[in-house]
Amino acid sequence: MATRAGAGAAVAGAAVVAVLSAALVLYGPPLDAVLNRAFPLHTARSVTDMEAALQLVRNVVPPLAAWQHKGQAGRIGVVGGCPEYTGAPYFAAISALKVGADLSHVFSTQDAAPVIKSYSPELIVHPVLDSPSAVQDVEKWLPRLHALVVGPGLGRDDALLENVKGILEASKARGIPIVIDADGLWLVAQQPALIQGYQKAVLTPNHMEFSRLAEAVLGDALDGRDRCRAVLSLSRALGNVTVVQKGEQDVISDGEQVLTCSQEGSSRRCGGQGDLLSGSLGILAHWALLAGPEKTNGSGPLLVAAFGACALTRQCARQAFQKHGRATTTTDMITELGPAFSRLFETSAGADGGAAPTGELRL
Ligand SMILES: NC(=O)C1=CN([C@@H]2O[C@H](COP(=O)(O)OP(=O)(O)OC[C@H]3O[C@@H](n4cnc5c(N)ncnc54)[C@H](OP(=O)(O)O)[C@@H]3O)[C@@H](O)[C@H]2O)[C@@H](O)CC1
Ligand SMILES: Nc1ncnc2c1ncn2[C@@H]1O[C@H](COP(=O)(O)OP(=O)(O)OP(=O)(O)O)[C@@H](O)[C@H]1O
Ligand SMILES: [Mg+2]
Repeated sequence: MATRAGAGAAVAGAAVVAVLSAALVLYGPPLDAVLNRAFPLHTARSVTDMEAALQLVRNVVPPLAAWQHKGQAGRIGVVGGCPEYTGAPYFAAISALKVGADLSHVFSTQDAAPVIKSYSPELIVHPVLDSPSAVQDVEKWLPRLHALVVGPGLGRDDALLENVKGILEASKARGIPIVIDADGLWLVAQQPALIQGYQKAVLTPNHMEFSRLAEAVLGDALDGRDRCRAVLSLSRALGNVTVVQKGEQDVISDGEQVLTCSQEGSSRRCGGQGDLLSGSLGILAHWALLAGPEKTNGSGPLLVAAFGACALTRQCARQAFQKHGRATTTTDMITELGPAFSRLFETSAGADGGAAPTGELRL
């Protein structure tokens, strides 16, 4: 597989990936067989594989065209923001805008709303999340939203989480793509049935959040296990919900394929980088689903969107760190979203200096 993909063109490599993946689904071999027999796990994949994955992301990015009206490039909603955490929903919502969404809404608690508004005039902020009519208040916006990002800065207040449960149910009923992060993952770990089998959901756990989810769903935190196996297992157990395990490398699976992203990032671990990722993924998920599987060469659109968000976040981290070093914060990374996006997805990779993106593509 590595040899064939490495020898072929980028798109041909992706096609091989898709075909093998389809075969695996058809015959439904056990997880170990998928990872060991077909794809030796510790074989580094070629840059061609990484480039193939980036090319699939490029394929789903809509062109900027004069005929488009406001809203067509995407309207995203972020559900989060409570008195303790106002930065996280801001980071997620502004990232969605800067990746290319036309409108970005935040549904937060009443107290948090004016604070979030004060960070940016570009966000539309609804102070509804702790209202008794929260579900209806958000539901009336759902027909106008293309994707939801649930969890950044949500907190763990029971009444708030109950409202979010209602919002998740209403969004699922409408078939809206949902990225679940941070405290949204806390809620899913309490009630995995909320998201079980909903294949338009993407979960973006960090190390701790992944352990909690695995414990809740599989009865085993899977700590110290091979990460590709662990992420594939969790995705399958959730009924092919896409899972992105963030870390030194990001591991992504939709239960059929496993991608790893090791795009160079930075060693700064300041808070908020995951929020940037989940907001970016909100808009990329919409674009990928809109583009459809023919544009992603048979790979799952959400798998491709997640790979794009991971590569983008890490590229932002790298560029920001080059300028600010140890002082780098998530705000500096957000400033890099435009240039990083251009570099990865709008120009040929590696054309403007710096190393070509590196990473691995695995099934
Ligand atoms: N500016 C803002 O408003 C921001 C707000 N945010 C918001 O905060 C809320 C809570 O989110 P969260 O991520 O802090 O919660 P949670 O999952 O309990 O993790 C905390 C615990 O996990 C551990 N830990 C974490 N990573 C680990 C690793 N790689 N490897 C090992 N351990 C690891 C770590 O353990 P420790 O190091 O303390 O022992 C820590 O105790 C949520 O709403 C989020 O959106 C953030 O988005 C940031 C910006
Ligand atoms: N050890 C690491 N080396 C390089 N990049 C990393 C490392 N750990 C995480 N990242 C990157 O940082 C980004 C955020 O991941 P992280 O695990 O910090 O999320 P998080 O804890 O949810 O962040 P947040 O503070 O927003 O809640 C991801 O793009 C991930 O690839
Ligand atoms: Mg987080």
